[in-house]
Amino acid sequence: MDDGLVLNLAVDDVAPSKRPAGSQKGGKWTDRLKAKRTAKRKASTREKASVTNAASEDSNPRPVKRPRTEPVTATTSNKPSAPAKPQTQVISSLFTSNPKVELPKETVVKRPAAKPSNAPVDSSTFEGLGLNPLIISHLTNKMNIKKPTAIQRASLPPMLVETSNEDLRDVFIQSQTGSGKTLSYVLPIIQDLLPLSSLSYIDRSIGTLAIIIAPTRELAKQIHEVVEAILRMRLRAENDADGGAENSTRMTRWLVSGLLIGGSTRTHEKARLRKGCPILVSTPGRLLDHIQNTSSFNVGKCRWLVLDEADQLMELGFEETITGILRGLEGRRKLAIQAVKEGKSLEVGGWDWERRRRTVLCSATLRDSVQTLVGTALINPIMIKALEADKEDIAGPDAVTANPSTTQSLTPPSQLLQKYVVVPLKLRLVALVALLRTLIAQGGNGTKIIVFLSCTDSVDFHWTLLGGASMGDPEEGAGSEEDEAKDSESEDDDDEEDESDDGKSKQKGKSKAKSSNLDPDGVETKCPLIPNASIYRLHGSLPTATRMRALKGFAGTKGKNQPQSTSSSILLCTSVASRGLDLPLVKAVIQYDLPTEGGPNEYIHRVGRTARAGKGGEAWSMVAPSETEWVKWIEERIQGDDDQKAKKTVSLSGVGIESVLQSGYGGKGKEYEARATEVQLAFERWVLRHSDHANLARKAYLSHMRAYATHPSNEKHIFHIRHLHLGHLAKSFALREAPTKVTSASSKSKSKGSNKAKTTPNAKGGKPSGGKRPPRDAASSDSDSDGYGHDNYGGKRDMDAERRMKAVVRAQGRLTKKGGAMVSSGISEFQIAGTDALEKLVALTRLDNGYNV
Ligand SMILES: Nc1ncnc2c1ncn2[C@@H]1O[C@H](COP(=O)(O)OP(=O)(O)OP(=O)(O)O)[C@@H](O)[C@H]1O
Repeated sequence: MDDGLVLNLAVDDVAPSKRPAGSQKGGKWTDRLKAKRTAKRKASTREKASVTNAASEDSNPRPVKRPRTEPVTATTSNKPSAPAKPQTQVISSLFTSNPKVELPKETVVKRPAAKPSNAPVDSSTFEGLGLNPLIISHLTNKMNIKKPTAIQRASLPPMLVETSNEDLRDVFIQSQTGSGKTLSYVLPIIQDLLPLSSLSYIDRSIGTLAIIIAPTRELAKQIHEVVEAILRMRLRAENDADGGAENSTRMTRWLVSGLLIGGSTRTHEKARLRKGCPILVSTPGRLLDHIQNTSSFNVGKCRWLVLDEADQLMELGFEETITGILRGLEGRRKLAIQAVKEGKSLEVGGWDWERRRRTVLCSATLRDSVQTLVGTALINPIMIKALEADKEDIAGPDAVTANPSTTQSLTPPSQLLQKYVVVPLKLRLVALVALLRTLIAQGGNGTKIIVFLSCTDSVDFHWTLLGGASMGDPEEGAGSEEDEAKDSESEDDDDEEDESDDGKSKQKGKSKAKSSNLDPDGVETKCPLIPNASIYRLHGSLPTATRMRALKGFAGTKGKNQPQSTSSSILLCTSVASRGLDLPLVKAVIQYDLPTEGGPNEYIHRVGRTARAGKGGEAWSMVAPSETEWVKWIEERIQGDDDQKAKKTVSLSGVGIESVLQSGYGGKGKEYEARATEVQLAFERWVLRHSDHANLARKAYLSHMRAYATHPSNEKHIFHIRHLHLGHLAKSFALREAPTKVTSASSKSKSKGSNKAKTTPNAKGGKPSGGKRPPRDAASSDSDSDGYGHDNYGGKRDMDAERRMKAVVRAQGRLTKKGGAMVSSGISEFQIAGTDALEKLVALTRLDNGYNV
């Protein structure tokens, strides 16, 4: 990006001036002398800093902490009327004391393979695969889908063919992200159900004949929309005498698709199920509940069960739920058959009760956990893969175990451009802004970018920060530390009133929220630093309706009658958005935080939100200096089969941090440094401006640390808190305090208010009740707080995180016995001594990695 993209800030104030410092002309002689002295002082500070910088550029993975040499900044100023003093700001601080980052040898980004691997296959047609001509016509004319993709070409023939029970095989579909897996199971289901239209009694009261389960609400809704799009066909029976005249039977009239994802009341859902939903798309918890508790849920005739993102369903601890669903379906079927036999059923005759249910598992990645599912859920399974359009028989559940390579062949789409940039911790925030600016400037109107962060708190913080911070805010507006203290005192007062007088305090809370610009239910914001783009947020702690609104806004489909938005959009999200989401034309995916859970699989799914169905896209990974080994590590794991591994066909291209900043902030030479510094200062000022902002930043920082600590043990050599410079990391959360100050600040507020733990994960073990509520935390009442709010994330994934956290807690326990002080380095740095606190830490980790993700 060149200077054409001008920062909305008075960079000249801080950019290096052409005139030598201190050579002020004109004005009073006292002013000139003052300027001269200031320049001299600044020069000596820079000198010291550069010496320290050189000293820190050693091989130590943990950067040496620089003695504080900065001039006094406005944080300590207690003169609100003093003008902003950019000269006294720590302009160089972002670019000093960073660990030496080796620039990638190759600056030329490797072009990916010219031939997209997940695009429709030219040499194939739907006609040759046995698909109903009416469906083909609908796909071609109404959905612009003309040729099958490789996975569709491979899966449709075996799934469309009518067979006897003995020959009926369950199916295990694996292919790359964005390769069209949804249609590979939706089309066979619809084609299978269509002939039922000829039954005289058929209507939607037949009950549920096909169930599709997805791990997240967003994905379930998306699949439901695909099913609906196909059912919009005005299919008429082929053998109608008048060849499709108006009075002929419309074959899809009774075929209705239903969606169960929480967000509406149970009574409402029951009513819908009573009416009948021949095709049902659901998240697992919700489905199991209705199978167990809704007597009018007519599911005894279910013929299809699809588990989309099967490996994630197992990873998220839905294993028991899925087993419950399978048992429940079997039980319901037996009861229905029994009732028919005994003549107790009102069911009409003629139903083929002999035909068994067919189960389909589907994912871009397969993990060992799926073996359990293969063993319990699939009968005589066939594995269908796309890459070579080959089919591979699975002799039985053990076959997957016996051949681990079948579970490992994961590759991103060949046309995806994969890049990484090593970013010193201090520069993370400004580097993110720079990258977003560049990508949006390159992509033009309508550019869509997804940014993955480690946890919900971090998403909330960055979303609020980007929407709130603005350039040119006077420093004094940020508030001094004294103001801050006053602020938190008055906040404490508010909280006391909260408990005594609900109505009044709510009012107060509201006006405070207004003054601090926090919007708990907002999804869209704008950032003056990233012009022409709306920024959305998405994570599992937001109410369902809010989540859906965010996705709609990001995708640019705001309302039926509203025109498609042309402005660019950015989605800040957790891993909740990594699976299955098919958002149109995402230009780039940025992994601001590398995945803490799921390793290479999660990487593949995240980057797979772009470069879909043959389209281009780029994936950026922001890597800390201590994490550079990750690049080789991930490359080795995403090579696909052995042949590809040998050739090393997949690689990530390194881009230098300077070039990212230069292209994002423009300017000549190193001018970008001054501009980036101004941007950083604007963020820091925003954090200082209000205690709510500071709380949000601290909370995000601590939650991020907790999330970071949950990297599994086999990744600890790359991702270990001990390797991080916590002060530098704090800066990336726009915090000026060192982490000790962060924690002691939060512990101070804790001991003071005793019950103020909700906004800031506490230090000394107070109970997390009372206090001000952040814009949505783990405990916030989701609109789905009917027991399903956390339908999508919980269970086993929690347990993994919990297991790892417990190990950490044990270590901390030993430390506590030794005196309970917080240590200055090592894994315990994110912890605070005290048994209560440790227990809470585990609980909070569960929230972060479970339903709070
Ligand atoms: N034959 C086709 N021709 C053109 N586009 C297609 C075809 N089949 C599917 N698509 C489009 O490709 C996109 C990706 O499809 P889909 O979401 O089913 O991919 P997927 O394999 O399930 O991806 P993921 O693994 O990420 O869930 C969708 O926008 C879909 O409409």
